[in-house]
Amino acid sequence: MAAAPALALAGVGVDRADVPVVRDVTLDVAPGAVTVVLGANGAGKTTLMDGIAGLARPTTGSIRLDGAPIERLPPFKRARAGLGYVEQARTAFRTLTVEQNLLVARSGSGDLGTVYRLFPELERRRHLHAGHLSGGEQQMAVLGRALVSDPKVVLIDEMSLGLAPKVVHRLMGTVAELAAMGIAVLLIEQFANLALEIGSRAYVLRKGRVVHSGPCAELRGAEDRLHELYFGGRLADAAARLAREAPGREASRGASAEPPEAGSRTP
Ligand SMILES: Nc1ncnc2c1ncn2[C@@H]1O[C@H](COP(=O)(O)OP(=O)(O)OP(=O)(O)O)[C@@H](O)[C@H]1O
Repeated sequence: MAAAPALALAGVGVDRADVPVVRDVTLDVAPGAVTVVLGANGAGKTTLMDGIAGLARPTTGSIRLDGAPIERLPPFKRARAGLGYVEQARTAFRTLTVEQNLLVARSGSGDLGTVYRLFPELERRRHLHAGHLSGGEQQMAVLGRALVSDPKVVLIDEMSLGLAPKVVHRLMGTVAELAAMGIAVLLIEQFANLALEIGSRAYVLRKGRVVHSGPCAELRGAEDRLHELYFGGRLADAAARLAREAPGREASRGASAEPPEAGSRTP
Protein backbone atom coordinates (compact mmCIF):
# COMPACT_ATOMS: atom_id res chain seq x y z
CA MET A 1 0.00 0.00 0.00
CA ALA A 2 1.28 3.50 -0.87
CA ALA A 3 2.32 5.68 2.09
CA ALA A 4 -0.25 8.28 3.20
CA PRO A 5 0.48 11.63 1.55
CA ALA A 6 2.45 14.10 3.66
CA LEU A 7 0.44 16.89 2.03
CA ALA A 8 -2.99 16.43 0.50
CA LEU A 9 -5.02 19.06 -1.34
CA ALA A 10 -8.66 18.50 -2.23
CA GLY A 11 -10.67 20.94 -4.33
CA VAL A 12 -8.42 23.89 -3.49
CA GLY A 13 -9.19 27.31 -4.96
CA VAL A 14 -7.04 30.41 -4.42
CA ASP A 15 -7.86 34.00 -5.40
CA ARG A 16 -5.58 36.90 -6.18
CA ALA A 17 -7.17 40.30 -5.61
CA ASP A 18 -10.60 38.61 -5.54
CA VAL A 19 -9.99 36.97 -8.92
CA PRO A 20 -10.04 33.14 -8.89
CA VAL A 21 -6.60 32.05 -10.14
CA VAL A 22 -6.35 28.47 -8.84
CA ARG A 23 -9.44 26.30 -9.10
CA ASP A 24 -10.43 22.93 -7.75
CA VAL A 25 -6.89 21.57 -7.36
CA THR A 26 -6.62 18.11 -5.90
CA LEU A 27 -3.12 16.71 -5.45
CA ASP A 28 -1.05 14.53 -3.15
CA VAL A 29 2.57 15.01 -2.15
CA ALA A 30 4.14 11.73 -1.04
CA PRO A 31 6.77 11.53 1.71
CA GLY A 32 10.28 10.79 0.51
CA ALA A 33 9.54 11.86 -3.07
CA VAL A 34 9.62 14.91 -5.32
CA THR A 35 6.25 15.91 -6.74
CA VAL A 36 6.47 18.33 -9.65
CA VAL A 37 4.06 21.10 -10.67
CA LEU A 38 4.45 22.24 -14.27
CA GLY A 39 2.63 24.81 -16.36
CA ALA A 40 3.14 27.84 -18.58
CA ASN A 41 3.80 31.33 -17.23
CA GLY A 42 0.75 32.58 -15.41
CA ALA A 43 -0.83 29.11 -15.03
CA GLY A 44 -1.14 29.70 -11.28
CA LYS A 45 1.76 27.67 -9.90
CA THR A 46 3.07 30.32 -7.50
CA THR A 47 -0.47 31.19 -6.43
CA LEU A 48 -1.01 27.53 -5.58
CA MET A 49 2.18 27.46 -3.47
CA ASP A 50 1.21 30.71 -1.75
CA GLY A 51 -2.19 29.19 -0.98
CA ILE A 52 -0.59 26.11 0.57
CA ALA A 53 1.84 28.23 2.64
CA GLY A 54 -0.90 30.64 3.71
CA LEU A 55 0.47 33.73 1.92
CA ALA A 56 -2.68 33.74 -0.20
CA ARG A 57 -5.95 32.60 1.29
CA PRO A 58 -7.51 29.43 -0.08
CA THR A 59 -11.17 30.13 -0.85
CA THR A 60 -12.31 26.53 -1.27
CA GLY A 61 -11.17 23.03 -0.45
CA SER A 62 -8.99 21.43 2.17
CA ILE A 63 -5.23 21.25 2.74
CA ARG A 64 -3.98 18.52 5.06
CA LEU A 65 -0.46 18.24 6.42
CA ASP A 66 0.13 14.76 7.79
CA GLY A 67 -3.64 14.34 7.94
CA ALA A 68 -4.34 17.55 9.91
CA PRO A 69 -6.21 20.44 8.26
CA ILE A 70 -4.07 23.58 7.90
CA GLU A 71 -6.06 25.69 5.43
CA ARG A 72 -7.28 28.05 8.15
CA LEU A 73 -3.93 28.48 9.90
CA PRO A 74 -1.78 31.60 9.47
CA PRO A 75 1.55 31.07 7.65
CA PHE A 76 3.70 30.84 10.81
CA LYS A 77 1.52 28.06 12.21
CA ARG A 78 1.71 26.15 8.93
CA ALA A 79 5.50 26.52 9.14
CA ARG A 80 5.45 25.30 12.74
CA ALA A 81 3.32 22.33 11.69
CA GLY A 82 6.13 21.24 9.35
CA LEU A 83 5.81 23.19 6.13
CA GLY A 84 8.91 24.82 4.64
CA TYR A 85 8.59 27.28 1.75
CA VAL A 86 11.34 28.39 -0.63
CA GLU A 87 9.65 31.31 -2.35
CA GLN A 88 10.45 32.39 -5.87
CA ALA A 89 13.17 35.07 -6.00
CA ARG A 90 13.53 35.11 -2.21
CA THR A 91 17.02 36.15 -1.05
CA ALA A 92 18.89 35.66 2.19
CA PHE A 93 19.24 38.63 4.59
CA ARG A 94 22.30 40.30 3.09
CA THR A 95 23.49 42.04 6.26
CA LEU A 96 23.31 38.91 8.42
CA THR A 97 25.96 36.22 8.31
CA VAL A 98 25.13 32.88 6.78
CA GLU A 99 24.83 31.35 10.23
CA GLN A 100 22.62 34.18 11.51
CA ASN A 101 20.37 33.68 8.47
CA LEU A 102 19.94 30.06 9.44
CA LEU A 103 19.52 30.72 13.16
CA VAL A 104 16.76 33.31 12.73
CA ALA A 105 14.84 30.89 10.52
CA ARG A 106 15.15 28.05 12.99
CA SER A 107 12.33 27.07 15.29
CA GLY A 108 12.58 24.54 18.09
CA SER A 109 15.37 22.04 17.93
CA GLY A 110 16.18 22.36 14.24
CA ASP A 111 19.72 21.38 13.41
CA LEU A 112 22.21 23.44 11.37
CA GLY A 113 24.32 20.30 10.92
CA THR A 114 22.01 18.91 8.23
CA VAL A 115 22.19 22.15 6.24
CA TYR A 116 25.98 22.24 6.53
CA ARG A 117 26.23 18.61 5.48
CA LEU A 118 24.12 19.32 2.38
CA PHE A 119 26.00 22.55 1.65
CA PRO A 120 29.61 22.41 2.92
CA GLU A 121 30.26 25.76 1.17
CA LEU A 122 27.79 27.39 3.55
CA GLU A 123 29.63 26.00 6.55
CA ARG A 124 32.92 27.34 5.19
CA ARG A 125 31.31 30.76 4.76
CA ARG A 126 29.17 30.71 7.89
CA HIS A 127 30.68 33.92 9.31
CA LEU A 128 30.41 35.80 6.01
CA HIS A 129 27.60 38.27 5.37
CA ALA A 130 25.11 36.66 2.99
CA GLY A 131 25.40 39.71 0.73
CA HIS A 132 28.89 38.50 -0.20
CA LEU A 133 27.72 35.06 -1.37
CA SER A 134 27.42 34.07 -5.03
CA GLY A 135 23.93 33.67 -6.49
CA GLY A 136 24.09 29.89 -6.09
CA GLU A 137 25.30 30.11 -2.49
CA GLN A 138 22.53 32.61 -1.71
CA GLN A 139 20.00 30.13 -3.03
CA MET A 140 21.60 27.42 -0.87
CA ALA A 141 21.19 29.72 2.14
CA VAL A 142 17.52 30.29 1.23
CA LEU A 143 16.99 26.55 0.90
CA GLY A 144 18.91 26.05 4.14
CA ARG A 145 16.58 28.49 5.92
CA ALA A 146 13.62 26.33 4.90
CA LEU A 147 15.36 23.21 6.20
CA VAL A 148 16.59 24.22 9.65
CA SER A 149 13.24 23.55 11.30
CA ASP A 150 13.05 19.92 10.18
CA PRO A 151 10.09 20.32 7.81
CA LYS A 152 7.99 17.36 6.73
CA VAL A 153 7.11 19.07 3.48
CA VAL A 154 9.11 21.63 1.49
CA LEU A 155 7.58 23.76 -1.23
CA ILE A 156 10.18 25.00 -3.73
CA ASP A 157 9.23 27.62 -6.30
CA GLU A 158 11.68 28.08 -9.20
CA MET A 159 14.89 28.25 -7.26
CA SER A 160 16.93 28.08 -10.49
CA LEU A 161 16.00 31.59 -11.67
CA GLY A 162 19.11 33.39 -12.92
CA LEU A 163 21.55 30.65 -11.91
CA ALA A 164 24.22 28.95 -14.06
CA PRO A 165 23.30 25.46 -15.34
CA LYS A 166 26.04 23.83 -13.23
CA VAL A 167 24.61 25.40 -10.06
CA VAL A 168 21.08 24.41 -11.04
CA HIS A 169 22.17 20.77 -11.46
CA ARG A 170 23.84 20.88 -8.07
CA LEU A 171 20.68 22.26 -6.43
CA MET A 172 18.50 19.67 -8.16
CA GLY A 173 20.79 16.97 -6.75
CA THR A 174 20.20 18.41 -3.29
CA VAL A 175 16.43 18.40 -3.83
CA ALA A 176 16.65 14.70 -4.70
CA GLU A 177 18.68 14.19 -1.54
CA LEU A 178 15.97 15.88 0.55
CA ALA A 179 13.48 13.36 -0.77
CA ALA A 180 15.90 10.53 0.01
CA MET A 181 15.98 11.87 3.60
CA GLY A 182 12.21 11.30 3.77
CA ILE A 183 11.05 14.88 3.14
CA ALA A 184 8.08 15.42 0.83
CA VAL A 185 9.02 17.99 -1.82
CA LEU A 186 6.61 19.93 -4.01
CA LEU A 187 8.68 21.48 -6.78
CA ILE A 188 7.96 24.16 -9.36
CA GLU A 189 10.80 24.40 -11.84
CA GLN A 190 11.18 26.35 -15.07
CA PHE A 191 13.44 23.64 -16.50
CA ALA A 192 10.74 21.00 -16.87
CA ASN A 193 13.07 18.21 -17.89
CA LEU A 194 15.35 18.69 -14.90
CA ALA A 195 12.36 18.53 -12.56
CA LEU A 196 11.01 15.45 -14.32
CA GLU A 197 14.41 13.75 -13.88
CA ILE A 198 14.23 13.89 -10.08
CA GLY A 199 10.44 13.83 -9.70
CA SER A 200 8.13 10.87 -9.12
CA ARG A 201 4.76 12.36 -9.92
CA ALA A 202 3.88 15.38 -12.02
CA TYR A 203 0.87 17.65 -12.13
CA VAL A 204 0.33 20.12 -14.97
CA LEU A 205 -1.66 23.28 -14.34
CA ARG A 206 -3.40 25.22 -17.09
CA LYS A 207 -5.41 28.33 -16.25
CA GLY A 208 -5.36 27.36 -12.59
CA ARG A 209 -6.69 23.83 -13.04
CA VAL A 210 -4.97 20.46 -13.02
CA VAL A 211 -5.11 19.19 -16.62
CA HIS A 212 -2.81 16.21 -16.12
CA SER A 213 -1.36 14.08 -13.36
CA GLY A 214 0.80 11.01 -13.69
CA PRO A 215 4.29 9.57 -13.27
CA CYS A 216 7.12 11.95 -14.25
CA ALA A 217 8.57 9.21 -16.46
CA GLU A 218 5.62 9.62 -18.85
CA LEU A 219 6.54 13.25 -19.56
CA ARG A 220 10.34 13.03 -19.67
CA GLY A 221 11.53 14.31 -23.03
CA ALA A 222 7.94 14.49 -24.29
CA GLU A 223 8.09 18.12 -25.52
CA ASP A 224 5.04 17.83 -27.80
CA ARG A 225 2.91 16.34 -25.06
CA LEU A 226 4.02 18.98 -22.57
CA HIS A 227 3.25 21.75 -25.04
CA GLU A 228 -0.21 20.30 -25.56
CA LEU A 229 -0.78 20.14 -21.81
CA TYR A 230 0.57 23.66 -21.20
CA PHE A 231 -1.35 25.37 -23.99
CA GLY A 232 -4.11 22.99 -24.98
CA GLY A 233 -2.90 22.68 -28.57
CA ARG A 234 -0.37 20.64 -30.54
CA LEU A 235 3.15 22.01 -30.95
CA ALA A 236 3.11 21.25 -34.68
CA ASP A 237 -0.10 23.27 -35.08
CA ALA A 238 1.40 26.21 -33.17
CA ALA A 239 4.50 26.12 -35.39
CA ALA A 240 2.38 25.95 -38.54
CA ARG A 241 0.30 28.92 -37.36
CA LEU A 242 3.47 30.87 -36.61
CA ALA A 243 4.79 30.06 -40.08
CA ARG A 244 1.53 31.29 -41.66
CA GLU A 245 1.47 34.50 -39.61
CA ALA A 246 5.16 35.37 -39.98
CA PRO A 247 6.55 33.36 -42.88
CA GLY A 248 9.68 35.50 -43.24
CA ARG A 249 10.70 35.03 -39.65
CA GLU A 250 10.12 31.30 -39.73
CA ALA A 251 12.03 30.98 -42.99
CA SER A 252 14.97 32.92 -41.56
CA ARG A 253 15.03 30.58 -38.56
CA GLY A 254 15.02 27.70 -41.00
CA ALA A 255 12.60 25.73 -38.84
CA SER A 256 8.95 24.85 -38.84
CA ALA A 257 7.93 22.44 -36.13
CA GLU A 258 11.23 22.15 -34.32
CA PRO A 259 10.61 21.44 -30.62
CA PRO A 260 12.32 23.81 -28.20
CA GLU A 261 15.52 22.63 -26.55
CA ALA A 262 15.22 20.40 -23.51
CA GLY A 263 15.22 22.55 -20.42
CA SER A 264 13.72 25.61 -22.08
CA ARG A 265 11.25 27.62 -20.02
CA THR A 266 8.26 26.32 -21.91
CA PRO A 267 8.46 22.72 -23.00
N1 LIG B 1 -0.75 39.64 -6.36
C1 LIG B 1 -1.49 39.42 -7.47
N2 LIG B 1 -2.59 40.18 -7.72
C2 LIG B 1 -3.34 39.95 -8.82
N3 LIG B 1 -3.08 39.00 -9.74
C3 LIG B 1 -2.00 38.24 -9.54
C4 LIG B 1 -1.14 38.40 -8.41
N4 LIG B 1 -0.15 37.49 -8.48
C5 LIG B 1 -0.37 36.78 -9.61
N5 LIG B 1 -1.47 37.23 -10.24
C6 LIG B 1 -2.03 36.70 -11.50
O1 LIG B 1 -2.36 35.34 -11.27
C7 LIG B 1 -2.06 34.56 -12.42
C8 LIG B 1 -1.18 33.41 -12.04
O2 LIG B 1 0.07 33.90 -11.58
P1 LIG B 1 1.15 32.93 -10.92
O3 LIG B 1 2.35 33.78 -10.56
O4 LIG B 1 0.52 32.16 -9.85
O5 LIG B 1 1.49 31.97 -12.13
P2 LIG B 1 2.76 31.05 -12.36
O6 LIG B 1 2.24 29.83 -13.01
O7 LIG B 1 3.51 30.89 -11.10
O8 LIG B 1 3.59 31.88 -13.40
P3 LIG B 1 5.19 32.14 -13.49
O9 LIG B 1 5.75 30.94 -14.10
O10 LIG B 1 5.26 33.34 -14.40
O11 LIG B 1 5.68 32.43 -12.10
C9 LIG B 1 -1.41 35.50 -13.44
O12 LIG B 1 -2.41 35.88 -14.36
C10 LIG B 1 -0.98 36.67 -12.60
O13 LIG B 1 -1.01 37.86 -13.34
